[in-house]
Amino acid sequence: MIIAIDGPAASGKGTLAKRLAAHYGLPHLDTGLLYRAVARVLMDFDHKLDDDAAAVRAAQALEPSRLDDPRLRGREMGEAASVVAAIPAVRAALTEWQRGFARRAPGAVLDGRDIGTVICPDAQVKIFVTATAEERARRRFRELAGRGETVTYETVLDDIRRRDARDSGRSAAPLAAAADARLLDTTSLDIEQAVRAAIGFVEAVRREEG
Ligand SMILES: Nc1ncnc2c1ncn2[C@@H]1O[C@H](COP(=O)(O)OP(=O)(O)O)[C@@H](O)[C@H]1O
Ligand SMILES: Nc1ccn([C@@H]2O[C@H](COP(=O)(O)OP(=O)(O)O)[C@@H](O)[C@H]2O)c(=O)n1
Repeated sequence: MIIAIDGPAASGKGTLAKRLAAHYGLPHLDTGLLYRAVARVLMDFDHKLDDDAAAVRAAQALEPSRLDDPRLRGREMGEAASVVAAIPAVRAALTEWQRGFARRAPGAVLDGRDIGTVICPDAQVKIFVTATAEERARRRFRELAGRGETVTYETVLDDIRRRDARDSGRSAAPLAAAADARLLDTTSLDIEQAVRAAIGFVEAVRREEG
């Protein structure tokens, strides 16, 4: 079973993906880490983020061990990732790796922006997770502050709005719900309620498939 979870920044898709993976005994891939890691390589080697050729080389040569770099979680890396993620050849270089992960038995949970639309259009379960920008900013602010980053709520809200616009407006695999995705608005759900709703979606699909 392949479960595809997409949605904007801090909507809760990673949390849901991890919980569904644990519940169903499936491996999980946070695909945002791939784009964060490509941006990190550029920054480590003093390339500009809009150096398309360097970004494509970094994507083609990406070592899986780079995904464990704790620096990928920082605030500026989400922003940097969305810049390199808009380069079509970067996305193309990362596609096969993600599909290979999804094809492994007994299935997988992948979360990102284009899993249900581009990477795994045949996924049995597609969930598009949303929440208002203000609620997402509150969550991300709490998360970053908890990790000791000095940042204001207003800055995080600005980041989220800018990233939403860039991710939804780009021509290559823009952030969008697949036509057959189930929508899950988590604005007024806590984590446990959101997990229960997501498991409910998966179970509904399993019943439909008999
Ligand atoms: N339904 C929810 N209610 C409150 N906080 C949540 C909820 N879902 C996730 N969070 C918290 O919000 C932050 C962002 O969640 P995360 O799953 O990383 O989002 P995403 O992967 O969409 O960026 C995390 O600190 C997480 O614990
Ligand atoms: N499948 C994906 C995953 C991430 N991304 C890009 O990578 C950036 C960081 O993604 P992320 O999922 O790590 O970020 P958060 O949603 O956790 O803040 C996003 O803003 C997108 O631009 C993408 O284009 N496609």
